[in-house]
Amino acid sequence: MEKIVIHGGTPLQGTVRASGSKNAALPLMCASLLTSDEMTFHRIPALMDIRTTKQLLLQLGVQLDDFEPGTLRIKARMITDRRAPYELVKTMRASVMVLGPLMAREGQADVSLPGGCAIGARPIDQHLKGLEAMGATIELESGYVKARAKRLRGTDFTFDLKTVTGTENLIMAAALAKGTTILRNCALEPEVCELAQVINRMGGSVSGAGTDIIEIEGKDRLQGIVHEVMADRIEAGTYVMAGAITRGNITVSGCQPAHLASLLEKLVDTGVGIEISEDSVKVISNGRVKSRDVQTDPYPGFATDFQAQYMALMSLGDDNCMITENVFENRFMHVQELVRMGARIRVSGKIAGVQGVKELSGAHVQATDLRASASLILAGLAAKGITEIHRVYHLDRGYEGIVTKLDDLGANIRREKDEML
Ligand SMILES: CC(=O)N[C@H]1[C@@H](OP(=O)(O)OP(=O)(O)OC[C@H]2O[C@@H](n3ccc(=O)[nH]c3=O)[C@H](O)[C@@H]2O)O[C@H](CO)[C@@H](O)[C@@H]1O
Ligand SMILES: C=C(OP(=O)(O)O)C(=O)O
Repeated sequence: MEKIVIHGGTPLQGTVRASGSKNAALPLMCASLLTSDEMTFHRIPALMDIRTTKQLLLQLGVQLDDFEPGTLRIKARMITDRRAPYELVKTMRASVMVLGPLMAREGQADVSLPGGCAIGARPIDQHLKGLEAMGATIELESGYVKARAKRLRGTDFTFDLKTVTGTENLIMAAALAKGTTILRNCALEPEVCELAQVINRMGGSVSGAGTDIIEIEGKDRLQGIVHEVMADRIEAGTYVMAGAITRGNITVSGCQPAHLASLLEKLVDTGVGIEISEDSVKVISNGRVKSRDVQTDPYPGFATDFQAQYMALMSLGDDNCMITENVFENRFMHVQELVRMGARIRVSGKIAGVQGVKELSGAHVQATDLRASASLILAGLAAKGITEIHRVYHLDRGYEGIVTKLDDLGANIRREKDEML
């Protein structure tokens, strides 16, 4: 295992380019199962979750060609297996997104239930209810969802709550179903819109993505296309906050600032200087940030995937603030680690009260999940002294080349073998 060692206190300077989006690439890779033609994707980030999805697709009998870095060709000419095994789903719950396309194309899927994870229970009942409404029979057996249908049929389905991968799964299921499907109370995330665009370019018919109601007209066949994955808004926003917490002056390029609107508005409110251009965000920060409350919500609200990093920033705020986590039930695993670094945070239910301190100090901390890891990196970059972050494999799920990117911005950061674990 490896750890990340940071000598904190250097203001970041320079430009960092956003990678392709993990949360857009994963459903797109699964959507390749909807056609027997070849799909080519550019700007695929080099991440553990992408490798896991490749392994899953290979297991289903799909051909992959990934010799060119950042480019991935997927051809699901034949699907020879219809099972997403526990060993893969347990490491990445997004594997559940093969369920919709497998049901659409094959009428059969056995997918391991993802189970709980560090950020909460995360059930998939909405994915299953939607498939049932499309005519699938669903049985749970030995920890697996066994879904069957002759051919899925269009339906009118309302989600009980907004779910991103649930919306994506049902869009993919409906793309090859017989008739028209109307999905209500859909997630509005940009990654959902990108999936809809891709399916439309494949010859599908998806309208309304980016609103609450999405209508999908099922097709008999879809075709292969070439597509460049959108920028990772969560990665981009994490670097924006890295600039802010180190009181640096950096530009995050190759991103879509509109996708970061709620974060950027909040940062402006905390006194961070933000300049937006068409595809980049410049961050100029030279003083202590103002403490400002935030609550996480589905898009276009403040993303739960920014909550941990924002908490690191607020740990150094000039006053008290409250951070409310509305999306996941247990996404405060980073709190105890930030406290080890001198942060003053108290959690009560879904609210964390943060009393800003003047300085954080380096410590040994454990990464518990992807964005928690990012928050510890941010805290370490700003802290006085040395921070050692253990269990960094969480980070490899979602941040392409983070150590190199931060090193290029002037951070004193390195990755080392971890003798402690
Ligand atoms: C691969 C991917 O895109 N992951 C993102 C996706 O996760 P993911 O799609 O898993 O998250 P959801 O939007 O589904 O979860 C939102 C809330 O709905 C609940 N829920 C969800 C489905 C369901 O069937 N039943 C149910 O109760 C969840 O437990 C959670 O409390 O959106 C999250 C919320 O923006 C992000 O943090 C993740 O980074
Ligand atoms: C929670 C996340 O990912 P996943 O949904 O894949 O667990 C994330 O990207 O922060």
